[in-house]
Formats: sequence, C-alpha cells, structure tokens
Amino acid sequence: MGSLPKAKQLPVIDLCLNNLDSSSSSWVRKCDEVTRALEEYGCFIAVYDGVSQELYDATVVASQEVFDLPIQKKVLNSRDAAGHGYLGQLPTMPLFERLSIENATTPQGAETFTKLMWPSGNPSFCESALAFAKVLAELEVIVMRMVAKSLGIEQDYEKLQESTTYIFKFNKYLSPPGGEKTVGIVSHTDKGFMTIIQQQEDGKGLEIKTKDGEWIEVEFKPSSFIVMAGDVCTAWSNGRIEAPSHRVMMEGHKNRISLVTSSFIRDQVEVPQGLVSEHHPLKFKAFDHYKYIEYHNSTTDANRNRLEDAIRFYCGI
Ligand SMILES: O=C(O)CCC(=O)C(=O)O
Ligand SMILES: [Fe+2]
Repeated sequence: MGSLPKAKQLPVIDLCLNNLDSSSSSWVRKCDEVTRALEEYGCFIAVYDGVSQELYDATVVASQEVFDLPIQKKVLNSRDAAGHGYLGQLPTMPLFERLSIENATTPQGAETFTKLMWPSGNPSFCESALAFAKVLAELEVIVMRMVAKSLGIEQDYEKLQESTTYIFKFNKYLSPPGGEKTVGIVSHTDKGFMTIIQQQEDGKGLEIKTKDGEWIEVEFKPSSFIVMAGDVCTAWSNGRIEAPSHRVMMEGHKNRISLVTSSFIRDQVEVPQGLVSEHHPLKFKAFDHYKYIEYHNSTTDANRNRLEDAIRFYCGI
C-alpha cells in the first residue's frame, strides 16, 4: 500500500545563545542558513534559550490574567497606530481573541497597557509582559543581523533597527465545538516587518503555505519560536524574502495561546542599495509603513482584490 507523501517541515535552526559566536568559523554558514530558510519559506523554527523558566511561568500567569478580564475592560484596548487593539467575537473567527500592547519593549508601553487594564496596578503583569516582549524583539534583531551579514547590508539594517517599534500580542484560540478542525485565524500575511511567535504549550495549530501552495502544519515547543517575515520585509529585501501566508486551524479539545511580537518601522522603508543590481532591479519604491497599514485597512468590497498581494499593489514597481 502506498503511503502519503511526507509533508514538508519548516527548517529548525539552533540559535541558542552559547552557539551564537560571531567570531567562530561556522558563523557565516549559520547566517547563510538563516537567510536561506527565510528565502525559501519566509519563516523557520528557531530554538532559542533567551526565555528563563521563571519568565515563561510568569507569562503563563500574565496571559491568564489578561484573558480573564471582563470584556468591558478588554475593549478599552483600542486600535493603535498600526491598527492593533482588542479583537474578539468576530463572526468570521469566533474562536479567536486578541489583546495587544503598543511600544511593548519600552517601560512606558507596558505601563500604559497595564494601567488601562488594572487602574490600581499589576506590577507582575507589567514586568513579565515587558521582559517577554524584549526577549522576542532581541531574537528578531539576532536573526536580522545574521540576514544582513549574509546579504552584505549590515549598516542598512542597523539604520532600520533604530527606527523599529514592537507590538506584543496575546492571542487566544478556543477549542472548536466537538473538537472538529475549525479555522482559528484566517489565512493572511503579516503587515509588519518581522513577527516572532511563541505558543504556550507543545502542539499544532499554526499552518504555513509553502511557495508551491502546500499547507504545512507547524508543531513546536514553547522553547522554540517561529521567526516569520511580514510584508514590509518582502519590500525591504527587494522581494528576496517573501512573507508567507499562514493561518491557525484548531482541532481537539484544548485552547491555544500564542504570544507574538510584530515590528513596525517609523521612518521611510527603502530597499538597501546593496540589494539592487542589474540582475536584481529595484522592485519596490520607498514607502511609509504606517501609510501602508492605512491603505491595507481601507479595503472595501470593491477593491478587495488588492489584498491578494497588498505590498506589491501599494509600492511595487
Ligand atoms: O497564533 C499564531 O500562531 C499565529 C498568530 C498570527 O498569525 C498573528 O498574530 O498574526
Ligand atoms: Fe499572522
């Protein structure tokens, strides 16, 4: 009896801090491996040890606390500059709920959100959300420095990094009625620069579409992180790194919580000169990230087709 072809797996790359010696002879190879994974899949699984057990435990408590808040409080998490805020009870995604913290890697960002939800204070929530968002943001910087090294655009990335701000999202997906496979979050590409995803328990849920149109289920542990390109990375990399379509499919009888950072660029986004040549002509005009978000959010039924490849519609050449 023939067996089904084995589904593809996302590349898994060890980025544990002890193995990240940029003076080692294998460093360039490691940078190339990260870059190739992003070029091929738009994402990969990073094994990373930047989160201590204590911080992990604290974020489990923090996410329980935030999702246990009454709905009247949650809705105070209004839309921020990048269009994020409370989401829940959506007819198209009834299992899904999200709260998000703007400027999440700064004490002010974490404090503003905490005060809004708990006017009399919740220091442990504030501390753990801030610390966790910082670790995820650090992982993004490690990865993008490796990509920049591999592509020879280190200075360009440092400049971009200086104008980066992070959003930290708490995503919750209820188990579906009857445990039947049901959509948790519909297929999309992220509108940020990069996204880092952690899930609180081992298991599946996240699915990624490969370049040949095949959906692959991603199974990963809380000690691993999905590093994923968003639309803005597609443009910045002059199309070398494509933001992958992804979705969450829920099955079985357990809820799922994911903690996610997304980065946003405050200054103009411009393709580095080093990525433009005769063989790689410029594919994207310089643009403003927040105007791109506005453009994306102003979709109506009449112009819905542009969402298919919004970044190329917006600033493609
Ligand atoms: O929960 C996940 O694994 C994915 C979440 C996601 O796609 C998002 O927040 O944009
Ligand atoms: Fe996403």
